[in-house]
Amino acid sequence: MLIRQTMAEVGPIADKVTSYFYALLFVRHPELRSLFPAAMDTQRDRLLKALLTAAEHIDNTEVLVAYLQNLGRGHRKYGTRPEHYPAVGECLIGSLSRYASAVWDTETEAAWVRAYTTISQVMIDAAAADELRAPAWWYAEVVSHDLRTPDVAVITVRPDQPYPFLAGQYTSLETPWWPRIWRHYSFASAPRSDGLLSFHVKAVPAGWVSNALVHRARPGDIIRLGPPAGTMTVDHTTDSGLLCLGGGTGIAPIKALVEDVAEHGERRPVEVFYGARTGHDLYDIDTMLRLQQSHPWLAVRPVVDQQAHLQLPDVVREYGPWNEYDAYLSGPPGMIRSGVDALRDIGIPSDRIRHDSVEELVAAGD
Ligand SMILES: NC(=O)C1=CN([C@@H]2O[C@H](COP(=O)(O)OP(=O)(O)OC[C@H]3O[C@@H](n4cnc5c(N)ncnc54)[C@H](O)[C@@H]3O)[C@@H](O)[C@H]2O)C=CC1
Repeated sequence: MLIRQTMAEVGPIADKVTSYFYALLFVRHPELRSLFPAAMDTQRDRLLKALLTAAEHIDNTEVLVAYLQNLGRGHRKYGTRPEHYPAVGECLIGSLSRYASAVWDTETEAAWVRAYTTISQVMIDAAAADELRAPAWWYAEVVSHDLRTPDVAVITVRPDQPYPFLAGQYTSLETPWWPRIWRHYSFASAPRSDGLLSFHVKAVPAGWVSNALVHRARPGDIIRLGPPAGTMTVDHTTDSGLLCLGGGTGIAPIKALVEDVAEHGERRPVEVFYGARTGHDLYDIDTMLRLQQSHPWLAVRPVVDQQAHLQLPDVVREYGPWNEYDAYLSGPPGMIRSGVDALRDIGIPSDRIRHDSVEELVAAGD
């Protein structure tokens, strides 16, 4: 309650709270500056977003713990050490007490100290457990770079050590040109026997990482990868059909899911709706149609905005019925939001609709 009150007070002035927090942190602990990117603009709102997410789930222990464990494991690649947590906590509380002055008192401070201690302990423990079984990051060499449209590239890399993951998951990726700036990308294939990983990258305006990957990366370049994450994976304990919506480069994890179903030798119906702005933007349609030819249980339906005058989720309504299907959505945040609404409307229960967190996608920015 006290935590929620504080978050409600600082929500509208989040920018100030975060700037002051980082100023405190770097003045009091200059040795921590090198863990953060040179340009802090994209970093700024990440911390507060993470805190808001934690505060939002404070009553749902299971979701909160899973989220924090993932966050703790993900922090290993930044070089975060257990002793850094108290330093961060102190500056966080310093900043909150200044900007949430209307609600701040000794009781609120005690509640924050308790909450932050619990949060950081879950993260520290998860990182320590992960240290026993996985590297903090992987180096990966670009082995092919295929420019499919003027701004979309399919990039394949070879990790320096085995990289275990599940089809439908994503990773974080750092290029040599923008040190310590990490972006999320979904794996575009199910795990392969040669260990190679592929990503579909679209260069977006002002997207430093995406532009570097599309326009600068060449075979031989070395990137870094964080651990795999995400829960948009196939449930192999059922044989219900899969209804998949992939918008733009959002087709990447959908392709991985199709390969996963194929490898499990299952003959469950898989219906893929592949949305793009124009015919040219359907850069992976050949691959998807080839998959359709080899798998009788797979149907691929391209949806081009300009031709359909309807967006992806609206088209899905015209097919069906979908009540025997699990739904998977991947694409821009707007598509995921309206897609979830459309699918609920059609009668698919929320627990059968899977997608990556829209907050993560927005935070991914470019
Ligand atoms: N795991 C995931 O969810 C993944 C998400 N992405 C995200 O997908 C996006 C891909 O960008 P682009 O290729 O430029 O896609 P885009 O902006 O060209 O959109 C692709 C298609 O999605 C549909 N769409 C877009 N906005 C919509 C809205 N508000 N409501 C309904 N339908 C909508 C339309 O059919 C559109 O043609 C990026 O934001 C990227 O971060 C990419 C890969 C994986």
